[in-house]
Amino acid sequence: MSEWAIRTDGLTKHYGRVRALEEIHLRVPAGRIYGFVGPNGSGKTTAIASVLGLIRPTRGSIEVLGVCQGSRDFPAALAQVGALVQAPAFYPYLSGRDNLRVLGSTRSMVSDRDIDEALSMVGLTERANDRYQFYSLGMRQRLAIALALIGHPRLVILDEPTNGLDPFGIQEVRQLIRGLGAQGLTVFLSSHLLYEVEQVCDEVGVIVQGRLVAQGPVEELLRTRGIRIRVSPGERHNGHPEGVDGHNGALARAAARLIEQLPWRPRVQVQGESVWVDAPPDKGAELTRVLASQGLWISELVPVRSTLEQYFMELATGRQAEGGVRS
Ligand SMILES: Nc1ncnc2c1ncn2[C@@H]1O[C@H](COP(=O)(O)OP(=O)(O)OP(=O)(O)O)[C@@H](O)[C@H]1O
Repeated sequence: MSEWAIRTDGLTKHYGRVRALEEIHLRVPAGRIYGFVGPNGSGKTTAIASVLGLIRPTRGSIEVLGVCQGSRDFPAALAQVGALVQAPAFYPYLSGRDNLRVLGSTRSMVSDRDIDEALSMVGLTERANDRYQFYSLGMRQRLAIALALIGHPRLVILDEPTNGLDPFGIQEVRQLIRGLGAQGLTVFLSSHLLYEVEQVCDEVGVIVQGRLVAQGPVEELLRTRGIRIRVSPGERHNGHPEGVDGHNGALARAAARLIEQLPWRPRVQVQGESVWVDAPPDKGAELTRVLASQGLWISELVPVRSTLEQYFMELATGRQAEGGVRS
């Protein structure tokens, strides 16, 4: 079995003068949940359509489940891919099960067992005989995902699966996707919601204006991003004028001035009563020593990480997003 469920090299798609995709090297590891994230119009749907063979790329190569697009075996590989790219046109008066029978059969030979298994995977077994029109938004979307799951695909591609759902529906669908990942399926999920990708996915690819600007395990991209410290007055600072008014804010500013002057010139920011320092966690001991030598005691020292949103903004704007780090 191939290491990559999807692999593209130099995937490029131009629509006339519109450069929808530019030299995309996707690496979607088998058995992982991969979030493909980018703003509207960044090229996500074009990339998905290219992978599924729905549009012809300008250049570049595509491999799905280890098989090259264009090779004789590619249709067989695609048969092991379930996709939800557009909302299926379900019939309101039919039950969920009958809808799967009707719409599923347009793609392949579908047995009742396949349908029951797909319904069970999305948690709709109990409601399978109810009419579609009585389903909640979340149930409707789960049924759409069930359609993509018929026949046990090895790879499931979902284009913006939580779009248009209310918060309950969003939760249902996110849980479902995590459950699919836990069963060992590869899920490729596109989203413009960074928070969603951070919550649901193991891997992420960030696309901005047709270019893949970052790719890798979510945990690696969200590695620790600095240290946040709080200081309290040491003995020498007790009774200091700064210790009366605006107490901790003033101490934080004093600490920031000291840290800024360290030989490695770290970036420092005062955030209320805390100081954020752009430094790896192993600098904690040095910071403690320097501040203590000047009568400032560290009362709290926490490594902080950025959210995917901050990371994305840094990439998108080409500069460090100042502040707003969270623990
Ligand atoms: N058939 C087409 N003809 C011309 N331009 C197109 C066509 N399809 C897409 N585009 C353009 O290609 C770029 C990428 O579009 P695409 O739909 O792939 O982005 P997306 O990230 O999926 O956006 P969204 O989240 O809004 O669907 C956009 O500038 C879009 O206008």
